[in-house]
Amino acid sequence: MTKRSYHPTDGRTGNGAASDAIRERRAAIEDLGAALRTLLQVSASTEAGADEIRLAAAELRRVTGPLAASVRTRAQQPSADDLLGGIRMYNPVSGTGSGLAPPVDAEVVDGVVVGTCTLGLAYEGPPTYAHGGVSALLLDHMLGYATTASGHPGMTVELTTRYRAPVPLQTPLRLTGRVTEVLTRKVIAHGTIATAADPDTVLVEATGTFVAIRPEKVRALWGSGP
Ligand SMILES: CCCCCCCC(=O)SCCNC(=O)CCNC(=O)[C@H](O)C(C)(C)COP(=O)(O)OP(=O)(O)OC[C@H]1O[C@@H](n2cnc3c(N)ncnc32)[C@H](O)[C@@H]1OP(=O)(O)O
Repeated sequence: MTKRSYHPTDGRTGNGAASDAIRERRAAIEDLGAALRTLLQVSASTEAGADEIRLAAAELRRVTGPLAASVRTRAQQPSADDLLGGIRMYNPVSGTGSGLAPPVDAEVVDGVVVGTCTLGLAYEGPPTYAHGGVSALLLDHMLGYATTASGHPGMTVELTTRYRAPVPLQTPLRLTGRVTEVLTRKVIAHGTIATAADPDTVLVEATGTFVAIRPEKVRALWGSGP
């Protein structure tokens, strides 16, 4: 019997393209992520009665069973991921396979990372607006993306967030992230959140310090490498 492997390196062909099997599995993971995302948002906004809610909870526990029968440990990377290729299916900000992720869709435009997303009611902090921690999460991601895209990847050691105005839910948002300063091992980046309709009015901004990880630290944190 042929052993089907979905490991990122096993699943790649010679030219670096993903195999059919891994593409199929990623598509299935995306499908599940989209269903979970809808479920999370509906669960945070439903006004259904107790009976319907209990029925849904029972159904969800039932469908979780087969998935839970085969799970990775913390020490294993998802087999559908391709770290070097930048594919992280379950990233809680951008992962299309993550029900937690809005997900943010981002790209580099003229040296600036520009992202879009819409936050549903599951992200509510003050009524009708986003939780402040969610804004910090989005900005940490945008700044991290910007540092990586600039060729200076590192980990966040400091993130200062300034909340100028509340971030509306169910409203298309525009996010930015850019590197402002590259020191020896440290990189400073700045990012913003605005609505897509009014991109010049900054609602939240953040400045972050990122530090390149020393090889010995990489070994201490991840063994041979993340
Ligand atoms: C594509 C999407 C990417 C998304 C990325 C998202 C980014 C993240 O969320 S990363 C997760 C959150 N961050 C973390 O968990 C990091 C926790 N911190 C650590 O593990 C360590 O501090 C680590 C590994 C980064 C650096 O450790 P180490 O190599 O020992 O650093 P160390 O030598 O003490 O310091 C290096 C420099 O950083 C500076 N520094 C360290 N901490 C801070 C800090 N909090 N503020 C400012 N500067 C700091 C030091 O002063 C030093 O600067 P200098 O060289 O000028 O003296």
